[in-house]
Amino acid sequence: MTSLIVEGVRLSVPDMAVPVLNVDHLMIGSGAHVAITGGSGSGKSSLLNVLSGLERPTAGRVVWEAVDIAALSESGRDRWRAEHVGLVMQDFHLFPGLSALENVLLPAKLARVASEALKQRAGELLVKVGLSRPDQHVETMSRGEMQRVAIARALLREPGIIVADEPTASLDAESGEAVANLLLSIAVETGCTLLVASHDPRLVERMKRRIAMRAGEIVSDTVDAESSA
Ligand SMILES: Nc1ncnc2c1ncn2[C@@H]1O[C@H](COP(=O)(O)OP(=O)(O)OP(=O)(O)O)[C@@H](O)[C@H]1O
Repeated sequence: MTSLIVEGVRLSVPDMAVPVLNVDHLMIGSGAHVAITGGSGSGKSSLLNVLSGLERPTAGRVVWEAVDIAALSESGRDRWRAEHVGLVMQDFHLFPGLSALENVLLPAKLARVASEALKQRAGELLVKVGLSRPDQHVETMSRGEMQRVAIARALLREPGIIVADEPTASLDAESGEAVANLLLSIAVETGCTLLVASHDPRLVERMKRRIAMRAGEIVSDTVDAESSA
């Protein structure tokens, strides 16, 4: 699985005098379950975007195993992310007009890797996340069901890293708990590294390591006893 070392990362954006992200050093062991917490605007999404290669930091190194993704081009980061990261975003990023199964398979189709085996896996993943109607169009689904489709899609290519940005934010308590259970059980089962930005105490409390952010900086980093995070 995949471990991470971050060194000297800054992310600056136009019209802001100070970087929106300023992380001198961070190490995350492979298979860790890490919550990123902090108030609105504290830099949680910016950190996840940099760690998943969606954004390139203005300075610094983001080394997953031997690969410094901050040194890769945008297309290089896209290729690396497709291979290693399953992304679960708050607003799901599903395509209306397509079924659950088609949504799960879409990134693989676009990457021209949608083999028969992957199509079968997509169907199996939908069952695993608790969805029994693979042909249901996503726009007819509840928000909890949509989030499950997004999770199945993130898992399709068996990523070593799952990155989830506020995965329970727009869900009711019951759906939120179901999504938290699902993410954690999959992370345990596959041994992947799980990084979750969240305000949701029910989810945060269940992660072995909790990193708190303020004004783009890490202000606390706590690990449960007997954890290797
Ligand atoms: N591309 C950008 N241009 C200008 N400002 C940005 C940009 N990206 C991030 N910021 C600013 O950086 C700060 C951190 O934003 P970020 O989205 O990382 O916070 P967050 O902790 O995820 O917030 P929330 O919980 O509200 O989603 C905010 O003040 C935001 O406005």
